[in-house]
Amino acid sequence: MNQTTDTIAAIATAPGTGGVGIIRVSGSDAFSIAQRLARKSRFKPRFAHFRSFYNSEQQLIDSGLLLYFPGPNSFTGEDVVEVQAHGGHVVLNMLLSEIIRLGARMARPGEFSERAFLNNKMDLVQAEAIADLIAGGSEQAVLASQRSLQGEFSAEINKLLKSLIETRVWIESAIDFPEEEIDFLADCELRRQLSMLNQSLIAVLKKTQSGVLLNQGISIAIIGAPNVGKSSLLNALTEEQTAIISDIAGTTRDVIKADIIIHGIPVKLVDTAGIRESDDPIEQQGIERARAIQASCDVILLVYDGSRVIEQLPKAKANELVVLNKIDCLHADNQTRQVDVRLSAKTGAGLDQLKQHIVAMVTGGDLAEDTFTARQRHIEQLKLTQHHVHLAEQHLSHNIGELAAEELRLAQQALNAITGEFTSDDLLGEIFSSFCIGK
Ligand SMILES: Nc1nc2c(c(=O)[nH]1)N(C=O)[C@@H](CNc1ccc(C(=O)N[C@@H](CCC(=O)O)C(=O)O)cc1)CN2
Ligand SMILES: Nc1nc2c(ncn2[C@@H]2O[C@H](COP(=O)(O)OP(=O)(O)OP(=O)(O)O)[C@@H](O)[C@H]2O)c(=O)[nH]1
Ligand SMILES: [Mg+2]
Repeated sequence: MNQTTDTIAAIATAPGTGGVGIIRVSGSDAFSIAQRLARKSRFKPRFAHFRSFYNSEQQLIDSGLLLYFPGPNSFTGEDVVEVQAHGGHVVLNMLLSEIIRLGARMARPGEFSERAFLNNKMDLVQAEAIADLIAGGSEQAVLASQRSLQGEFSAEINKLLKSLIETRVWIESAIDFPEEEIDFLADCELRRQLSMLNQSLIAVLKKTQSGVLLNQGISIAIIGAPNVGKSSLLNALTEEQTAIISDIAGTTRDVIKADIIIHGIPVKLVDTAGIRESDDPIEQQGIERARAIQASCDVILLVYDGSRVIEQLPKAKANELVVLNKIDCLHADNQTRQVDVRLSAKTGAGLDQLKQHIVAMVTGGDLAEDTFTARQRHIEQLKLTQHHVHLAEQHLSHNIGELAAEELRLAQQALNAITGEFTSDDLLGEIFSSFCIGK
């Protein structure tokens, strides 16, 4: 039996206890396993059969529903059987053991989706979107993953591929019939096509970047001196009393993390110990941690206490925002301070502006309504495509058609790797192994 025709089985529902749990079986023996497990010779396709399931010692394990999806019209494209039983993990594992005894083997994580991909039920982008849909950290992220799953992102890639292939055909024929059109390669039309391709690549890359943002979310660190109101800001943003706040400097020592959603972007918010010179070894450790967090987060909020005289404000780096807190009791000195955001963690004034600033910073504008989700892997392939198209343009401007054609071939290969037209087993292994069991 080779890897793609043996029969796999897994519990598809989340580990733990639930009302109902589902076991999925896929492969050429799925039907005969169902016959023996449910003691029935015929199953109406895609129909819920209420049956009793016994183990090898003729003990009743459970009664439940059995569904048979004959290939190729199934999720994986192979014969699929689903056993829907009571959702206790022992019950489900007893049923799974019986199914394994009857000839299936345990599925690897993502193996059902991998088979769906290998049987052309979906492309790689769509298979990845299933995992992203399940992991989706906000409603917007879920809706965006669903758009990728429905093929919207793939359609964008396929449009790029179509115009790339048209350009390749043009160049290849110019090379093959040089005597007919001497200046074919120097043709404006070809230049125009390549420059349009470049524009489309830039547009798709931009959408893909916001897709990755929605998918992966961002981390935001709250950094500043003691007592400036960092923990109060965390509490205001989470709308909960997440962290202890007090007017004693050095209240927060550990790193405190909270998950929030800003304009649909899943955010990991990190509150840190106030940074100052300290002799207290515990506080020192907290400050060290704060510095490490500052170095690793995507966005840094540098918080200042607006109710006091501030010696000097820093020059914010590209991923930093200078936040002036306590504007409800602003010191006269700070009236004209140049900062990115003014707010009061106490009254909530300015919090919306802070959120807008953060979103603008990470998206370079705002998230589009109709975003799809994407992955870093897709961005890398799109950039690689851009690189090869750029080299093709250069070769063309020196009238070296063969080299331009070769670069466009490589560009096409880079695009194809996104939807999985050409992929290595290593890449597939890497992608699918990060899926849940039973997916
Ligand atoms: N019980 C159960 N619920 C589930 C799943 C499942 O496998 N089992 N799914 C698992 O991910 C999702 C639904 N995805 C599915 C996708 C395709 C097919 C399927 O049978 N496709 C056939 C026929 C399509 C049709 O009749 O229109 C095909 O593509 O040929 C089934 C489930 C979510 N809910
Ligand atoms: N008036 C006013 N007081 C605030 C505001 N934000 C925080 N405070 C007060 O400032 C004091 C310090 O707040 P914290 O949130 O504990 O400050 P912190 O920066 O986390 O301090 P450490 O954990 O010690 O580094 C508390 O007494 C808060 O009530 C604000 O917007 N306005
Ligand atoms: Mg604090």
